[in-house]
Amino acid sequence: MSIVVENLSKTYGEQKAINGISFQALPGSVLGFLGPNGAGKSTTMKILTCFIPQTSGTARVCGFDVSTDSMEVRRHIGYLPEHNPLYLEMYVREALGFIGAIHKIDQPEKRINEVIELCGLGDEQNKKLGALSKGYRQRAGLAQAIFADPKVLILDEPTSGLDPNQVIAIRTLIRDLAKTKTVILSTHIMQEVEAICEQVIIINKGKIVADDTLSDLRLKHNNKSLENIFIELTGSHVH
Ligand SMILES: Nc1ncnc2c1ncn2[C@@H]1O[C@H](COP(=O)(O)OP(=O)(O)OP(=O)(O)O)[C@@H](O)[C@H]1O
Repeated sequence: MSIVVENLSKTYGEQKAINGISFQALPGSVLGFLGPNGAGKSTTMKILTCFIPQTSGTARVCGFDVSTDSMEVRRHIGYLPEHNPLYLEMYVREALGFIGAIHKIDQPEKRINEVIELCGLGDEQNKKLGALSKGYRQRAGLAQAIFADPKVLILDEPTSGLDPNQVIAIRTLIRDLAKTKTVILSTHIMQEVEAICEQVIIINKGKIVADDTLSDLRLKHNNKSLENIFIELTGSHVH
């Protein structure tokens, strides 16, 4: 099991961001991590990637505890945060070389060429990150996340800001990556979940309200659309 989360909670001051959540994730399929704004998705991802500590409970990535073994966790995980914090003054190739140096990658030039090809960055590879359009910045963030070939990939809204052609290309790439990796994908786009996720977790107000395969979730909800299931489980009716 690549990700094992048990009874995990995070409180910011008075605010309970996540409240005793437990789930597991395996390689071989994409796990969609859904929930309304403020549900606790980013908080969970930040704990899994060792950016912030939990208040209680445990989380393990590839057998390593996020609290006691954060170096190993970081070594096994690639993370594309929602607000993709790139070094805007660096060139695309230079930034990838930097990741290669951190991870002590053999033959970094070869790997740089591979991920540039994989992420469709060929025409942009000699530009500064700060000069890229939003969609290409997203691709550059994804290139950095997959650079060290991590076993676990955590992607927070990876297709936000991409044009429809790029969306299809990135979804195809994510699906391919998931064949050999554990991929957790946070998104608000239900069509995206239906296109690439086999497993779905829905979180609402810090608690998990669904954890199922997409097909079983539909069966349990009379074959309703994922959008309607989401609305039913999270009570996010707009009046
Ligand atoms: N640094 C912080 N300090 C205080 N409260 C925070 C902090 N970060 C998050 N929160 C609160 O924790 C709750 C969960 O936030 P989180 O960002 O995890 O939600 P999310 O599901 O990722 O939302 P979104 O879909 O809007 O990105 C929210 O109520 C949020 O206001």
